[in-house]
Amino acid sequence: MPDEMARPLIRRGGGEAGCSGRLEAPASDPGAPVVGILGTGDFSRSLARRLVASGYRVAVGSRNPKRSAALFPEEAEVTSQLEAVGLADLVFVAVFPEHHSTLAALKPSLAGKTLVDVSNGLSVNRDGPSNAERLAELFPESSVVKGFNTISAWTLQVGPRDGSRQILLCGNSCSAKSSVMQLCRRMGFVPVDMGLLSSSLDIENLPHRLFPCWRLPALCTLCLFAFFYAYNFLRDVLQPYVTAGKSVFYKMPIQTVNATFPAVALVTLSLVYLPGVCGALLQLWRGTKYDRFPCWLDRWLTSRKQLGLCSFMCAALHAIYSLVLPSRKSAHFKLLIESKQLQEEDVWVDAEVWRVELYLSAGIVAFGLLSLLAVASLPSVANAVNWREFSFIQSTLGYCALFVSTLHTLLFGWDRAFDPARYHFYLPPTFALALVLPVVALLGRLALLAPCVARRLGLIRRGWERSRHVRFARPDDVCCNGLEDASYV
Ligand SMILES: NC(=O)C1=CN([C@@H]2O[C@H](COP(=O)(O)OP(=O)(O)OC[C@H]3O[C@@H](n4cnc5c(N)ncnc54)[C@H](OP(=O)(O)O)[C@@H]3O)[C@@H](O)[C@H]2O)C=CC1
Ligand SMILES: [Fe+3]
Repeated sequence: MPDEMARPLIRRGGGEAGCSGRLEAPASDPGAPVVGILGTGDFSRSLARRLVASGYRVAVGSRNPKRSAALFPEEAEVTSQLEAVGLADLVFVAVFPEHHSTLAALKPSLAGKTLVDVSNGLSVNRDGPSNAERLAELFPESSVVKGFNTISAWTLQVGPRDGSRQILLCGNSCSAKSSVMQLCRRMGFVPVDMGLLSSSLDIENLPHRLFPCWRLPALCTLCLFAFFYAYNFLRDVLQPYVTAGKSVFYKMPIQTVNATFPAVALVTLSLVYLPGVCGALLQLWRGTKYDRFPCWLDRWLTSRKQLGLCSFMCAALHAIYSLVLPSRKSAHFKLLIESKQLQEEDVWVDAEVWRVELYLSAGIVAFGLLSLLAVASLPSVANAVNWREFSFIQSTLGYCALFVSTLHTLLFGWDRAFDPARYHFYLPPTFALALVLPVVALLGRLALLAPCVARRLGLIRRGWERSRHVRFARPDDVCCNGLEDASYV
């Protein structure tokens, strides 16, 4: 350590921020290592605050220290770039990569030290070299570690959420990397070693990815919406126009949309539970859980949470659209016309009244359950429940939501699927189409609950393998003999 590092930079005492996440009064540890930061921008300010609160002494290097000093906590020393790098063994480069070359004069002072490159590029860089590799070329006598670029200045300031915010790191020097990892932990983050500096290109490209895990579920929801909207348009708007010259195009903005959202919500919800059934059937067929699922099933399984949230959004929009339906002008006109034409006994049909009461009630319950599932999928809620509770909410309550939603649709459709007059353009009613996948998912789940199947699946999920035990007993024997643990067979 250089002599200057013994100089106490901290003027106030306090505790560590690491675990609580909140910035508290800093530790007064004059022996604490000095961390250098080059640059005085947003990232540098947030980093300095967190480092000070985590008990480090901080030296910030600026081209114009006087101008920037007031923006930093008083415990941090804001000085010239040269002086700052002279004080610290570990220096963060919080300067945009375009300006890295302007730091070349610091080369001798940075020799043998660790440089942390926090920079991101303007766009995805597929060909390389990465900013960190360029920085390593510029400072060959320093050890460059890439990291911290995947978190925002704001996250640095407010601290890691749920105590588990990961920081991806890579670098060629093990000792440099381990000192940065230690610093990460002390700041309350979880460092993840991504290997050599050649991984820095991937790490730099990560912040440019726009909702990567939402692409497939969003596309799926959009395609379903387009399909069901076109289907409803054909049946409910185009058919009356073509066959009877009746113009009902006014239905397009609300009624057709509101006939589309419930179908999309139900099909998307069934897509949350179908891959689980497919996976279970595949495991039963293969007689093991150790063979990898095909890629398409893997991707499908990992998209379930997003599919569930898309389903929730469609259900919520269906609920809102349904509430505004009676307040439309066209609904008022229709009501007036019908009330003049019909007597009370014509309008009041007991079975019809019951159907509407029941399907509305089922719809409300289904929406309540879906809201619960959506809330339970938030990381802060999911982390607060244990595994059993989480699986109860997502599996048992999830299937309940699927069942009640299906019931809502069945009650809505009633016997209309069997009425030939409802087959406009020979197309079955939308609800009948929307019911196919949910019914398959529910029947599949029911089949898996059959005691014989459930027991065999239970064995497979506890590690039983047909290929290892088939010489001694077939799974049928295991299940029918009621053997609890096939490893004893
Ligand atoms: N902001 C964020 O949320 C995140 C930022 N990052 C990365 O952190 C780095 C800094 O970002 P940010 O703090 O937002 O940027 P700012 O523009 O706010 O700050 C950059 C700082 O670089 C310093 N600097 C040094 N040399 C030059 C030069 N030649 N020209 C211009 N500025 C220079 C300046 O400080 P001075 O004038 O005092 O020398 C300036 O304040 C970037 O590489 C960015 O990609 C990464 C993740 C998140
Ligand atoms: Fe509905």
